[in-house]
Amino acid sequence: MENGISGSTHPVIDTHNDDVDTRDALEEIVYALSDFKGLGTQLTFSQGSCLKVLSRPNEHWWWAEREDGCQGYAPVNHLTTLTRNRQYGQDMEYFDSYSHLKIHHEMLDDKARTLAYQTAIRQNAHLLTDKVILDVGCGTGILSMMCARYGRPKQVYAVEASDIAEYTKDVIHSNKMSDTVTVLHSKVEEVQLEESVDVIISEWMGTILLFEMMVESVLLARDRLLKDGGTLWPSTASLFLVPCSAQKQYGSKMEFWKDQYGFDLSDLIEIAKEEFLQKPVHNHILDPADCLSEASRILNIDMRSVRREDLEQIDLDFEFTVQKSGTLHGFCTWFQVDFEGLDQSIHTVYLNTGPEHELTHWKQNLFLLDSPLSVDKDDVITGQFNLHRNPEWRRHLRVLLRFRVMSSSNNLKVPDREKLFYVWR
Ligand SMILES: N=C(N)NCC[C@H]1O[C@@H](n2cnc3c(N)ncnc32)[C@H](O)[C@@H]1O
Repeated sequence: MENGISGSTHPVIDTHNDDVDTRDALEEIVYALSDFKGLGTQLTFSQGSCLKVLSRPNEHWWWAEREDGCQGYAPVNHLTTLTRNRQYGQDMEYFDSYSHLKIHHEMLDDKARTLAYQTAIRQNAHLLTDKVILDVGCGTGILSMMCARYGRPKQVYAVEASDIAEYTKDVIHSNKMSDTVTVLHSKVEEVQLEESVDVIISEWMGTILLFEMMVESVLLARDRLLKDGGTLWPSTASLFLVPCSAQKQYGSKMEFWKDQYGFDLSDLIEIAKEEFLQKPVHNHILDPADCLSEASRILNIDMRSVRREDLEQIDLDFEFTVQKSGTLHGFCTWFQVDFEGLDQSIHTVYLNTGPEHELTHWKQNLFLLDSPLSVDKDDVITGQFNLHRNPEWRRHLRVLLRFRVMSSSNNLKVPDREKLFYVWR
């Protein structure tokens, strides 16, 4: 575990060949997606800073100039042409989606989710005495109220950027918790607290764990507001992957066109692939019997040490040994988050959204292949599951799935397949 992230990620920044130089006439203003500490001829800059691109020697490094005139090589995967205004506009659209009750009803109604947080809070309640707690994205305030009810914290800051916060203030008041819980209607990035906090609690997980990229806001809060040695709940987050059959889902979207009321509409299958298979099925309920192998934990994020820039591009390897012959229609993902105890004596609480656990509102995510293929017991499926943050739509991800199938006697059965998925842009 090098920097809080493990899976088989590749170094983000490779060495740069200085003598390659294709000067571009076009100078362009770009913005830094995250901090970067440059070495040698590399440029150091902070998140949000504005850089002028002077030339583009290669696809990984551009020669750029900071606003103070300093020049150097900047890593392209840290840059975006997305203007601050457009970032603001995307945020407003995002927070507006949380100002309605429907999504909060769904989250509260998810017993496995909400009780996992309650269990973590209750098991550690005696150690929350006099602590200062920050709830990032408190929504209706449920986690903040649990902290105040079961622990005896000095103060809970319940931060919520959407307009639901105005109603949450009433909820806190009606539950007689205003002396402990303070609702701050603000993005956590902009909140100023008179004190640093002992515990950050947040329910930030999205589809494929990372969609919405709210985790970035939690990490910013960690870096700015959490005391050294403070606690993050969840403490770690993992992503699981498994090759699977999905005959019903694939059939309903693809084979469907072969015979409709006695007519052959299979000419439409190609556009059906474009329309139905470019994005994962986000609400799939995976039958464990459809798994063709043991699932693999392909990503583990340690929330204490992971850096925001580590989450821009996460390249993960996988290898599966097929346990039963069948049709490989695609791959499924789900996640697990862990709540470590505030001291060694307290058991870790787990919330796992996988097919062997109580169903949650996240369900599982099914990445369907355009053309399913047969696999046999003991075949080996190896490949990469690359999660890349969309540089323009900052809460969205792209998943590049690559794999090949080798027979048990190490012969190449299926050469490299590659498919790009959008979550959701
Ligand atoms: N996938 C999830 N769990 N989403 C929950 C997101 C909740 O946190 C709120 N939220 C997300 N990001 C932020 C932020 N940076 N600052 C404050 N609240 C936030 C959002 O309005 C919603 O109520």
